[in-house]
Amino acid sequence: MQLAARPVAGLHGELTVPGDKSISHRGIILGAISEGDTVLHHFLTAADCLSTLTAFQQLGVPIERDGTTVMIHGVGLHGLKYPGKPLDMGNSGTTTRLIMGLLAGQRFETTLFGDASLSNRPMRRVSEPLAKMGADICVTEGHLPARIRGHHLHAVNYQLQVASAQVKSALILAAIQADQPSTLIEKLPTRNHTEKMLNAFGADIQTESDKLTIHVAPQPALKGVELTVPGDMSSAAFFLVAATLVPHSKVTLKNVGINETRTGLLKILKRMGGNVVERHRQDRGEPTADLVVTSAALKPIEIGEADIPAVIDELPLVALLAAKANGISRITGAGELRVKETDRIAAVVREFSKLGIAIRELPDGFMIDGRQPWQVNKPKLDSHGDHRIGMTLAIASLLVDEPLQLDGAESVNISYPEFFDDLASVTSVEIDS
Ligand SMILES: O=C(O)C1=C[C@@H](OP(=O)(O)O)[C@@H](O)[C@H](O)C1
Ligand SMILES: C=C(OP(=O)(O)O)C(=O)O
Repeated sequence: MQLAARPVAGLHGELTVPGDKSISHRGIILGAISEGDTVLHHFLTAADCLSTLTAFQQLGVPIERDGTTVMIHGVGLHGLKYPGKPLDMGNSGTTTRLIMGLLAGQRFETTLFGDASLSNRPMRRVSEPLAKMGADICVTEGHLPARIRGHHLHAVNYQLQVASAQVKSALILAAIQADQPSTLIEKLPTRNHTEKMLNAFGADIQTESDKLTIHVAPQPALKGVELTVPGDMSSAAFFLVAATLVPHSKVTLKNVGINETRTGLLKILKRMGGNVVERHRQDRGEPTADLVVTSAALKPIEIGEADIPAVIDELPLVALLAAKANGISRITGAGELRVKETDRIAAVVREFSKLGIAIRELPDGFMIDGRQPWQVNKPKLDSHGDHRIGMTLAIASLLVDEPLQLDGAESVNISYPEFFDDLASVTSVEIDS
């Protein structure tokens, strides 16, 4: 597709971004294994979350959807049924890994498969720790397809080997089915939606003040809830970065989730000299706020391993910020980017180089000199089939004068189907001079 041209008058307006992807997945999963009904408002109706929704329908859970409102008639922790055929995880790592943890403790056998990208992503990080709890999971050379034979699970005291909320969540969903309380210790704090939401559904998950040690009590019965999914910080991020970088911009993003395990980009923007003001903060359940962003000149930044989990999905955008900062930025400790929907380090370096950005690939990140003027040498960009790469490139196109093409633009459907409409709505506003 043809990408939007540089908006001379900047970006303007107000947007409500779609619901949070992580919370939407978990809402379906926890609703399905609860007793009673769960209602999710502002559910993310993107391909990844629909993979979760469909998988649970196949596991025998009645689920109705009307636009972005979803009603789940929970069947309880022991009410899931043998699905009769392999479950399609689509492109979604979150669906796959969380379901593995849950189905490890059920009474039937399931097979999971996914698309080509998902079938390349590592699954032993989940199957191996689950095996310590007694799970019987057979992965194919470390990848999907996976066969899960439900088994009685025992408690575990386990130190996670990767900073991954997906692995942590898989273990928590297994641990609520175990015979005794379990303790999980993270390397670094990662998004804590599973812990917070499980407690809202009536479970007993305690996180120590170190934010790393998590105690999970076995939980025979959860109770359905009604909740509104906050706007996804990872989707809002595209507009936070676009309005920062395109001069004369001012955009308001309504009701964005600002859970501190997700706000790495806000902290990085602040350190770089960005301008984001939080308004109307709400602290019930998952905290939310309206974010008002205006254009700013940026300083370079150094970020390392400890900064990564809270900004993991926004790192391609951090690279874009760095490409307009007035110096050399270094992003390291981000090796996890190599095992996302695509190798996001290689994809960012390759595509940014087409725009003449001075970027160097590191084993676990990038080095970028934002002082070098961009010079488009190949106007045909490629999402590499990865939604976050595609959307980052669409934002980059707002910063160049030449018309650019994007191959694989449809990948945005994975997490943000309305992305191009929302982008058009803030780039085409007429401003009186
Ligand atoms: O738990 C989740 O909902 C997610 C965790 C992160 O993955 P990892 O846990 O593999 O880092 C993130 O990249 C993904 O988009 C969503
Ligand atoms: C990595 C992502 O998702 P998942 O792991 O669920 O495929 C993402 O949305 O950027």
